[in-house]
Amino acid sequence: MSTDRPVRLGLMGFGQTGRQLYDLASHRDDITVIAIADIGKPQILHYLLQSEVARPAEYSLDGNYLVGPGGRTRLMSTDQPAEMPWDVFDVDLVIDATGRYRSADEMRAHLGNGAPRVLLRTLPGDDIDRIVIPGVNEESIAPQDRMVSAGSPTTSALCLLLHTLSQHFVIECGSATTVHAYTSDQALQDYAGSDYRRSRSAARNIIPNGHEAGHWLGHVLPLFAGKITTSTLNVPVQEGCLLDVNLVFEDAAVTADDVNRVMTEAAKRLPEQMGVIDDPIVSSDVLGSSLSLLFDIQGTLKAGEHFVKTLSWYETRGHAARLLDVARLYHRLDAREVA
Ligand SMILES: NC(=O)c1ccc[n+]([C@@H]2O[C@H](COP(=O)([O-])OP(=O)(O)OC[C@H]3O[C@@H](n4cnc5c(N)ncnc54)[C@H](O)[C@@H]3O)[C@@H](O)[C@H]2O)c1
Repeated sequence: MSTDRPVRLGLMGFGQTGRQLYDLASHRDDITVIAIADIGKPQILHYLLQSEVARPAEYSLDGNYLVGPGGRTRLMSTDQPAEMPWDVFDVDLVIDATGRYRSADEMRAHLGNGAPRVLLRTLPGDDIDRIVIPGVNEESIAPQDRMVSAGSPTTSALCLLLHTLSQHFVIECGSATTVHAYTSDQALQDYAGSDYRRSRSAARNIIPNGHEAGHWLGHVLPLFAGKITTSTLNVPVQEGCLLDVNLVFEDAAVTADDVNRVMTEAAKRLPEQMGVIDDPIVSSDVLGSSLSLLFDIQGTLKAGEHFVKTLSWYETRGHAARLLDVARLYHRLDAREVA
């Protein structure tokens, strides 16, 4: 296999993340989205795409094909991984961005239908081959990985922060809370759901939720296994998230300026994944960013001897960009194996 040819991508789930990554891929010549499976009608999917992207006129619908700067993409009305004939499309990798199918068995259904590798947009439901966070553990990937997750937007932001700081300081423990835009699986009005708080109106409430990043953190950063608690506050904001991380440092001499300096230097080394900002921004200012973490210099505060609080911003587009990064990483790895 040659890396000269583009990655042939299959996509299941053309929601917010799927549309963003399709739009990003359409403007790059190293990835082609060959087929998209979604439960939505092609006309509605095209309509939603046009409302999402900066240049809607670039995209048209030709029967069951979405046509854009990246070429023609077949739209399939399919709701089960086992029903999607990936072998017919000869894809290199399938991204599952439905949020519905997160278990190893469900990922195997994609593999069984001809997907050589499956990449989840979310954290997995159970053990899979690997969780890959670009900028953190990408060197761990192996050719035999078949079921992979790119974490989640929150997981990426948290891992980038912790990985960077742990290269300079010893962190004893901490807590991370994402102040998170509401998601499409929440109800706009009070509506009986899977748990008490998630049954309340997303449009009216600050809703405390758990977050699975803490559970999976040790798979990406073994140093932090069991050391960081994670939780979510879903708020009535449509897009844009804020990660509030409180850390206990071993060394009492660490200052807020030290933390800011380390993050600023790291952002220069990973300009596609991380940035720093010293302006008084709010959540809507981060929309359109393809970074996974925008570190807020003014948000760093120290209390007592060992405790430092940090703030970082992110949104879905950054995660869409990272999903494409992971697809490229495996494409290059496969090409090296074949050579
Ligand atoms: N956006 C966020 O910030 C965020 C944060 C945490 C978790 N999540 C979860 O991640 C998942 C994906 O995120 P998103 O923002 O792109 O969600 P989304 O709801 O915008 O998109 C999901 C897409 O998958 C499609 N879909 C659902 N079930 C399907 C099925 N059985 N077969 C084919 N297509 C199906 C939907 O029609 C939709 O187009 C969701 O479950 C979401 O709740 C999102």
